[in-house]
Amino acid sequence: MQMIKTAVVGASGYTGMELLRLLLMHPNAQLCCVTSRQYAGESLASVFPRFAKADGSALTFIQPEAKLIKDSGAEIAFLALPHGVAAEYATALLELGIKVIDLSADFRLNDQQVYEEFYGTPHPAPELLQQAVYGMPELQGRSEAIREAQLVASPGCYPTSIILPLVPLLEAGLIDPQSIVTCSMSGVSGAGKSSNVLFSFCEANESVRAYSVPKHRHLSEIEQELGIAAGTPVTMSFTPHLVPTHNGICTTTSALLTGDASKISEVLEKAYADKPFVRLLGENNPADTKNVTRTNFIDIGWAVDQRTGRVLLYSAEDNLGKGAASQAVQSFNLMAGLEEQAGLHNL
Ligand SMILES: NC(=O)C1=CN([C@@H]2O[C@H](COP(=O)(O)OP(=O)(O)OC[C@H]3O[C@@H](n4cnc5c(N)ncnc54)[C@H](OP(=O)(O)O)[C@@H]3O)[C@@H](O)[C@H]2O)C=CC1
Ligand SMILES: CC(=O)N[C@@H](CCC(=O)OP(=O)(O)O)C(=O)O
Repeated sequence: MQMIKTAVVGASGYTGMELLRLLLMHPNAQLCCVTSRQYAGESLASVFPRFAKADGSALTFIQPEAKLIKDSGAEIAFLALPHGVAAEYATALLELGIKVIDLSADFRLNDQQVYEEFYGTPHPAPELLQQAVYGMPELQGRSEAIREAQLVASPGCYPTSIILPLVPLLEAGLIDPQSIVTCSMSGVSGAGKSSNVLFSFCEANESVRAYSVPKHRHLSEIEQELGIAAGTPVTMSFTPHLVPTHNGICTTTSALLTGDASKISEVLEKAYADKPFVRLLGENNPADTKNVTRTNFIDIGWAVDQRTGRVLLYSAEDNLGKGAASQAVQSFNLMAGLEEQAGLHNL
């Protein structure tokens, strides 16, 4: 059986741990390197007792150094690092001939100026922006590009939940691209293993609030991908909320209908009929986060509001799954020439 040697850089965080879980179970992945500054020298099983009896649980965390990662034999590295940090590792690893799947935002934008506007810092490796592929395999032509890529920029969690329901309708000209309003709710793990007090139990539990409004940094990649689908620049409204759950993103998007509302089902079904990780729930069916937890599925439902002439799009995904780690493994499968669903069959 074909086995691909993989590294997880930043393996002690939330997306890192989810990557470990998926790669330890993956039939074609051999986890050969895990990095963490704080746990270097400790075994996977001692840091994460849930992996205690897994094959590979004796693997030891090492310092995140490109040379050590290369020495482990890794062919493909997942970067589960903060943005800004990830770009430095991507540059070094690519130079050493290791393919990179970056879960951070460092390579998601085509335009350096947009990155600098939304992230407030100079881009650490602008020369790599054009070669990176935005790793959302369900988009037109994207899985072919991912197969050939040396560097995949895995999408953000909110963007995945917003882009996938909208793209087919924009491509079909069924909605007004300038009328999009979206509201999302994310579980607290979306913020990473942060020590920020706002994400501590007493602050987040039993409470819900909007944050990072009106210009959350994910707007940049959402508008980029929607603009490609619409064939015209898109400006939209996005309000994220923090909700007291561990995992999960629930999004409701609305847009003014400009085409035939009866075509919505047909257009979505045509776009996603052969896409294994998109589940269409049908009309008047909101999506529910509990059905997608720890999976690579995104569930999408829709409704037509006759009073306002708007379509409502409902979506649910796991922010650590389709919103991060499992979507990255989906790209890994394509880059490695494996079946797209390999290691991702869990329900
Ligand atoms: N959480 C989510 O739902 C999603 C997150 N993402 C993105 O994925 C990336 C990882 O997120 P997440 O797992 O939540 O983050 P965490 O904060 O949970 O983990 C970050 C990891 O990076 C390591 N790290 C931090 N700083 C450095 C550094 N300077 N050098 C080397 N290693 C470092 C930490 O390890 P140690 O300190 O042990 O070295 C840790 O393993 C981020 O870019 C995030 O935006 C994308 C989609 C969804
Ligand atoms: C709940 C919560 O705080 N969520 C995070 C999502 C971050 C994320 O994963 O985004 P990048 O991968 O683009 O950094 C936020 O809103 O910043």
